[in-house]
Amino acid sequence: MKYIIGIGGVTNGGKTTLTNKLIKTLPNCCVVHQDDFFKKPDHIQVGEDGFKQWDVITALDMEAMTNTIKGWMENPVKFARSHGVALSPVPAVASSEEQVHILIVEGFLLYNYAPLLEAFDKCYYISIPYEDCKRRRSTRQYTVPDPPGLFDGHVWPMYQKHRRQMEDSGLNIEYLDGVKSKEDLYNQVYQDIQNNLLNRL
Ligand SMILES: Nc1ncnc2c1ncn2[C@@H]1O[C@H](COP(=O)(O)OP(=O)(O)O)[C@@H](O)[C@H]1O
Ligand SMILES: NC(=O)c1ccc[n+]([C@@H]2O[C@H](COP(=O)(O)O)[C@@H](O)[C@H]2O)c1
Repeated sequence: MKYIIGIGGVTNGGKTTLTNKLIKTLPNCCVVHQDDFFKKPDHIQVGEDGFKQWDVITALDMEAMTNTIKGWMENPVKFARSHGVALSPVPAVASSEEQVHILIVEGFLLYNYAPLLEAFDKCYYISIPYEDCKRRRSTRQYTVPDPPGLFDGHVWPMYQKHRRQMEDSGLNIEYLDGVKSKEDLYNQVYQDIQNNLLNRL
């Protein structure tokens, strides 16, 4: 069985932190990070506001990301091996359908790209309030540092716009409170995944 989990949410909401905890405990679990598909800085458009438009879907090579996910869907064993993910031994009696393979797709604009929406078996979305987000973001180092005013001028307004768009899409999303402790968030999601997997077997 193949199972694809989306961990979307606001910048600095804790997506990577949660993902890194889950991949340590979920069996046969690979990960795709949307951040790995940002285009090079000279391919990022500059808006009328003067800011490089990092927080829009065209800043990402979504086709390449989709192809990476398709690669996992076609052959999760090969994908895991080529990404250095250890697989559980397959019992001699098991068929390939009995073996569970999990893919976590993590990123801030996961649910705003129509071709990917139906890939997800389960969609999580982490939110935190404006003040927490601004504070966490202020200490974060990206490959290209935030220029002054980017958060209020571009990052937060784009987050609000994309979130509304996602809510209007009718996708079935489980919202997570990113202000909860890292441990509580992990326990909540791990338990939910276990229950969902058991229901499918
Ligand atoms: N539940 C949490 N409570 C408090 N701080 C958190 C929590 N989860 C993550 N953080 C912190 O917030 C920052 C951003 O976390 P990260 O997982 O990189 O977010 P994202 O991948 O959503 O951008 C990091 O400094 C991280 O330690
Ligand atoms: N990884 C990069 O190359 C890069 C460069 C500039 C900005 N960013 C920022 O990354 C954010 C998304 O990533 P997080 O959800 O991990 O914060 C966006 O808000 C974007 O402004 C990333």
